[in-house]
Amino acid sequence: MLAILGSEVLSSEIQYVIALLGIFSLGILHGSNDLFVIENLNSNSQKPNFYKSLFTYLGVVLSFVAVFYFIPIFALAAFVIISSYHFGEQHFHHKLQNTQSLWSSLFFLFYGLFVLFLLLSLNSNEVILIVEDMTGLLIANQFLIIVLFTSALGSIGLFVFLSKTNPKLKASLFPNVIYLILFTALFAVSNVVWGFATYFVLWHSLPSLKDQVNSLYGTFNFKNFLSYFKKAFPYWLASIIGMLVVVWLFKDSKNFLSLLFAFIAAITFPHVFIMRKLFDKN
Ligand SMILES: CC1=C(/C=C/C(C)=C/C=C/C(C)=C/C=O)C(C)(C)CCC1
Repeated sequence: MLAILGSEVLSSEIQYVIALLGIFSLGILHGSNDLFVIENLNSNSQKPNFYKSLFTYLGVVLSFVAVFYFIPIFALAAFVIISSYHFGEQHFHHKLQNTQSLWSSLFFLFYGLFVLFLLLSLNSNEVILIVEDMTGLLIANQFLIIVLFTSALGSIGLFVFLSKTNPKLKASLFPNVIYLILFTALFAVSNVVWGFATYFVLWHSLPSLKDQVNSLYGTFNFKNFLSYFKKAFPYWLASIIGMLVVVWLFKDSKNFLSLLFAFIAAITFPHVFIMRKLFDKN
């Protein structure tokens, strides 16, 4: 509600600054402890090896950058698909008994696609320009609408199907319908960065931070959050410096938003696989 109000009363410059602060602080922070999370997950089965994890992590990020450079459309499509899965998984994993089943995975994917394409299709003019700058491809408005409706149908169908065996999911119908109405209102009145930042920070990064602190330290409280923050800080700082270098390198040829999303895409790839491992363990 506050975000909808903010989008109406704040000037677009102020919205832009608040949105970017949110993305760069909590948004990036929630992925900054990926290496610690993976070390922690591996520690039962084998001796943790920090350098092996670091090189694997950097290898995945750099491979994505290479694919993005040579086949940007393929990289963007892969980013949108795994991000959608990841958004859906973060939102619904508490509600399902078997998060690893094919139907659960498909449900996460469809729900994530639905929320993302709600944002994209309600801000299609801005999105078409960003995607063109990122990949050179001019996407059609109809494409956004088709994905939106297909994912809506898929989400509804799978929600009904999975509700039969997952009472917690069934009980979450009402709040989720309210969320979707609020998202629709927010995305319709806001610009793409404000809408994305609200969803990404409040609905995705904060719950994810809570899950990670719970898994790493047992409970979520201020002291454990501080320990998480201290561990994540060097990686967070490295990401911000990396982002600034990327923006500076490409400042004359690409616009800032394309660079921002390309950067988020590169660091999202390892994060999604690490978080899936974390949810599988819990
Ligand atoms: C909003 C938006 C896009 C998608 C962004 C996505 C999909 C972000 C996902 C971030 C994740 C999953 C971060 C990690 O947790 C596009 C398609 C680039 C076009 C421009 C607007």
